[in-house]
Amino acid sequence: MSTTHANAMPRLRIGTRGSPLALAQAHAARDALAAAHPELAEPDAMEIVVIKTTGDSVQDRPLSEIGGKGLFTREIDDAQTAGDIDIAVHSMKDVPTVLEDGLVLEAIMPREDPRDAFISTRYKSFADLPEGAVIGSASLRRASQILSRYPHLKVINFRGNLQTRLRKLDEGVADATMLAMAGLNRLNMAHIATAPMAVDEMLPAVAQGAVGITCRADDTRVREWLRPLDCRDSHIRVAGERAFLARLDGSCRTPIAALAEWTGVGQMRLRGLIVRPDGRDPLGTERTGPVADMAAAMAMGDDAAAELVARAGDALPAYRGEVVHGGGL
Ligand SMILES: NCc1[nH]cc(CCC(=O)O)c1CC(=O)O
Repeated sequence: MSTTHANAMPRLRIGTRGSPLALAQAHAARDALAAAHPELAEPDAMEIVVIKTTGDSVQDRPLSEIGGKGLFTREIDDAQTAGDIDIAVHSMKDVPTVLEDGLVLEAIMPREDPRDAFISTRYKSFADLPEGAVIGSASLRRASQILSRYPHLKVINFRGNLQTRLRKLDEGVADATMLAMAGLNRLNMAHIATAPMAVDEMLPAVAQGAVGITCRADDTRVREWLRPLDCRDSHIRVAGERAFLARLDGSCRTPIAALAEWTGVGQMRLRGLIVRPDGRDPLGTERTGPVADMAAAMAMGDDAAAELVARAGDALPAYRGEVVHGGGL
């Protein structure tokens, strides 16, 4: 091997956050690329580049307070646009519905379990928790759904990585918490889940459990490499859910949940929900019908969201967590 070759640039630089979950997902993408393309299977053909995002830097405040879109993606998008990395591997749950200019979502890998898990060392389920029990969660979506169903519980902000959260449970800071099953499965930590929560009890975040890969729109070579990694069935589901979110203009401040599932060949069911941050007046809806492609799924998601916008009427800002002045309150 010549020296020039030893020092050569990797053929593909993969950008990712540095959390254990993000790294596991980036490694899965790298392995899938190596399996699909012999030229990427050579040693040093690919490099993983860890990028710290705002969401990683700010650990002490609820995400909903920091606000803004792309908390976990912006710095990675910028590195991609600047050409410092070629592709980025993201939890689709963290990816805003509108991508940065010049970037495309080329592949969605096969989706993991989209459900949330109930986690407690002392209780079996939410129904078991006594009056005043404390739930640790940094997610407005999870908190609002819990308060809506179990108004006798208390929710406190709970951030930090998996280990930190488990330690807080051990120390009695909270009686229970929730985490995505997908993250636990990918980290081989499913055993810490007390039980997966039924979707009727806790509708997941849009695209929860899905991992997406973005690249520059004009990077035809890389787009070609990514194509075989795309799972069409997962991509169509995620497209439907993201259309629901886009119409409701979801941000981190908005408790929005949606899940699209295949109920048969070419048959989709999409459930969507908005809740006020305090858990009041949940508005849910459901669509079922034939879905042949991404456009049909998006139309379904958009239509479901339009119904909720109409039903919420003047109260929509309250669902977004905005303080509504006037009205005698
Ligand atoms: N915002 C953090 C985040 N982003 C994606 C996941 C889980 C994995 C997934 O949904 O694919 C998590 C952690 C969690 O919610 O428990």
